[in-house]
Amino acid sequence: EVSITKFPADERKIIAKAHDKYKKARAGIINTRHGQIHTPAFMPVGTKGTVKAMLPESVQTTGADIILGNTYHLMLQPGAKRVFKLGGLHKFMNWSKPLLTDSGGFQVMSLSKLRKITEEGVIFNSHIDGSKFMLSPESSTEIQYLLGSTITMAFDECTPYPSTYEQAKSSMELTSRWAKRSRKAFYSRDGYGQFGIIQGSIYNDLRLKSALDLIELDFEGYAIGGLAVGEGQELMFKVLDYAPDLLPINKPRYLMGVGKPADIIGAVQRGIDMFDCVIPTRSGRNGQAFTKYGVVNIRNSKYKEDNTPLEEDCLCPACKNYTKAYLHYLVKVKEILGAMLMTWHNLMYFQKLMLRIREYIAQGKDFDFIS
Ligand SMILES: O=c1nc[nH]c2cc3[nH]c(NCCN4CCCCC4)nc3cc12
Ligand SMILES: [Zn+2]
Repeated sequence: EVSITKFPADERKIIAKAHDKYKKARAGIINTRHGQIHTPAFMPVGTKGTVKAMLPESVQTTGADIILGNTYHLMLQPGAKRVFKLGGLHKFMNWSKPLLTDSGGFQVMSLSKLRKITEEGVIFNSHIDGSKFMLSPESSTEIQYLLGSTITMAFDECTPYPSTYEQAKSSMELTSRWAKRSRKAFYSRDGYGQFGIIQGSIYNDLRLKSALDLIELDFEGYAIGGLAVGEGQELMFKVLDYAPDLLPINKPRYLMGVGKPADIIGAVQRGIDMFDCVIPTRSGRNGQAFTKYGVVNIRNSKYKEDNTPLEEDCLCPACKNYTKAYLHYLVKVKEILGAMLMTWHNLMYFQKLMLRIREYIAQGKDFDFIS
C-alpha cells in the first residue's frame, strides 16, 4: 500500500485532489526541431538505432511521431562519437522525426555485469565484451548530444521496487543531485529539450520532494520514473493518482516503460502524455498480436488453417494481404517475415489506440472501454 505521509495543510490539497476520472486526460501537440508530437503519444522502442524488424518508413506509416533510442546500447556499439561523426542518429538510421533517448541508467542496472554506483556516476562492464565504462550525468548528457537526440533524458537512478522508505529517499536524493548536473551539462537549443525524471517509489512525500527539486531546474518536460518495475498495475495507478499533478500542467509528462493498452488508458486518465514500451515489438516477434478481440497467440494450432486476417478492418500489410494461417506458419518456422508482419500490425494497433484516445479526449468523450 502507498504510505500516506502527513502533509502541511497547503500541500495536502495537491495530493488529496479528488481523482476525477477523465478530467486529467489531455490531448496536445509538442513542437520540436524534428516535427510535432501528437499527445497522448506512444513511442516505439528502437533500442539499437532500429525498431526491430521494421524499416523506419514503415514505422512512419503506423503513425508514430517519435521513437526511443537507448544511450547504453549505442554508446557501447557503434559508439556515440562514431554516430556523431557519421552525421548523428537521425541520419544514421534514416529517421527524420523526433527521437527520445533514455539516459542509460536503467539499462546499466538491468543489462551490465558488475557495476558500481558512486556519487560521480555508474561504473560498469559492457555486457558485450566486458570492457569498462562510466555513465554520469555529464557523460550521459554528452552522449545524447552526440547522438543528436530531440529529447534528452536526465541521468537518474531508477529506484527498485520494493524499496524501504529510507532506500527510496536516498535514491531519490541522488537522482535530484544527478538531475542538477544533467541540467547543467545540457546544451540547450531551440526545438530540443531535456526531461527530468522524478523518483520516490511509492512514497508520496518523496515523489513531491523529487518533483519540487526537478521543477526548480525548469526542464522542458518531466518523466515519472521508478514505475513499471514490478509493483503491478494497481500500485502504479495509486502513484499515478497523484504524481502527475505534482508536475507543471503545461509541460509534457512521460511515463517510462509503459505499457499494455489498459495501462496506457489508465495512465492517460491520470494525466500522462507520453509512453514507450517494448511490448508491441517484442511480443510481436514472439507471436503475440494485439487485436480488438484480445491478444492472439498466432502460434496456437487453431490458426493453422484460419484463412482470415488478424483484424478485417486493419490497414497494416499483415491484415490487408495475409491470413492468420500464413502468419502462424511464418512464426512457427521462424521466418523473418513473420517478425516483420506481426511487429507492423502491433505498432499499427498501438498507434490506432493512441489516435482514438486523442480523438475521444478532443471530443470530451469518456474512453474507458477502448483497449
Ligand atoms: O526510472 C526510470 N528511469 C529511466 N528509465 C526507466 C525506464 C523504465 N522502463 C520501465 N519499465 C519497463 C517495463 N517493461 C515492460 C515490458 C517488458 C520489458 C520491461 N520502468 C522504467 C523506469 C525508468
Ligand atoms: Zn493489422
